[in-house]
Amino acid sequence: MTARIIDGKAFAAVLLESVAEHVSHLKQTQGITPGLAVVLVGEDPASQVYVRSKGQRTVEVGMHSYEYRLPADTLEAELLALIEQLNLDPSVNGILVQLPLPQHLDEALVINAIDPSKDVDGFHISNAGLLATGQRAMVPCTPLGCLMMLREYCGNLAGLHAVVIGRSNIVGKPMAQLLLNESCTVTVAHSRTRNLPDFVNGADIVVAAVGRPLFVKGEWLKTGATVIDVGINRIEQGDGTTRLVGDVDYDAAKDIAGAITPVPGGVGPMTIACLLANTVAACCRVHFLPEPAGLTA
Ligand SMILES: NC(=O)C1=CN([C@@H]2O[C@H](COP(=O)(O)OP(=O)(O)OC[C@H]3O[C@@H](n4cnc5c(N)ncnc54)[C@H](OP(=O)(O)O)[C@@H]3O)[C@@H](O)[C@H]2O)C=CC1
Ligand SMILES: Nc1nc(=O)c2c([nH]1)NC[C@@H]1CN(c3ccc(C(=O)N[C@@H](CCC(=O)O)C(=O)O)cc3)C=[N+]21
Repeated sequence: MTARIIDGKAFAAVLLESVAEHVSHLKQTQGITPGLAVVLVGEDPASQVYVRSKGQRTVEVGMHSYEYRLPADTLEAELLALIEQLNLDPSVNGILVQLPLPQHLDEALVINAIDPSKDVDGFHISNAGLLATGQRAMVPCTPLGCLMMLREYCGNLAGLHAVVIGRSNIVGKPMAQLLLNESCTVTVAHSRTRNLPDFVNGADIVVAAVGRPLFVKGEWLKTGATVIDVGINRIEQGDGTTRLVGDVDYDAAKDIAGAITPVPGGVGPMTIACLLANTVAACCRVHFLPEPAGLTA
């Protein structure tokens, strides 16, 4: 069996096109241009790449992009003051604080300082609570992108057994909540899980969000399973260059899975598209305009 490749890049392009249409409609009918503020503290090179590509996409769909690059030794009070300023700024509809933050900053405190209606990452405790109780929430972009691709490839997800590997607040946990809301039977695995291959072998859907290159082996998978690889790992190659690989051993998995996301070109591009979709949705809500259908969960 050769798996269907779930082309996240193509999927994201369709979603971005739809976001761009909504942005243009908002401009023409309301004179409003949605704005996204991205805050980066410190010099982490990987984070800088993401922040740059987010900024580019934001401008491409016609939205305003505001970037704040703060030094690694920024005081918590300074960061909180910036967030407060962005909370109060009506031209800013979405606020993203790039994670991880430097050690001396309290991540939960900082995230929870964001106005929940501008929390386009969906990390604020009130959005997490809404999602956990099955209410309308701002949904974290990575799991949201994964869900959109799963719906497209699996159709109705009800009754399927999903194994989510990873329990972080930004990927694993919200992914599990979303799948539960779709009536999947959900297993959440983590570093203390025993017999992980046995769980994976029973799964119709596997979402790998571990942060370990090529961690999930092909032979663990059930034939025909749908595999979503969230991992982004940069590994050294023999010749001194680096390349991006996921958390799944793609070459082995593609012969067993029914469908699989590649890395790069899978979950990553969808994450950015969902971020911009969330920003348009946030903009519509704050102006009491009907929310664009099909753009978010
Ligand atoms: N494509 C995208 O848009 C995004 C990609 N990512 C990528 O996804 C991956 C995961 O990110 P994130 O959730 O933030 O990572 P975290 O490091 O926060 O979480 C990793 C999770 O994997 C679990 N884990 C670690 N080792 C094992 C193991 N041996 N067996 C089973 N579970 C294990 C951990 O368990 P425990 O809780 O017990 O420690 C933890 O729950 C990373 O590669 C990251 O770069 C992240 C965000 C967005
Ligand atoms: N507050 C916050 N929100 C985030 O959403 C967030 C974050 N912090 N911190 C870091 C992680 C990581 N993340 C990625 C987004 C897109 C790609 C992406 O587009 N990747 C491309 C490849 C990019 C490349 O070549 O390096 C791809 O997979 O095809 C990757 C990773 C968002 N994150």
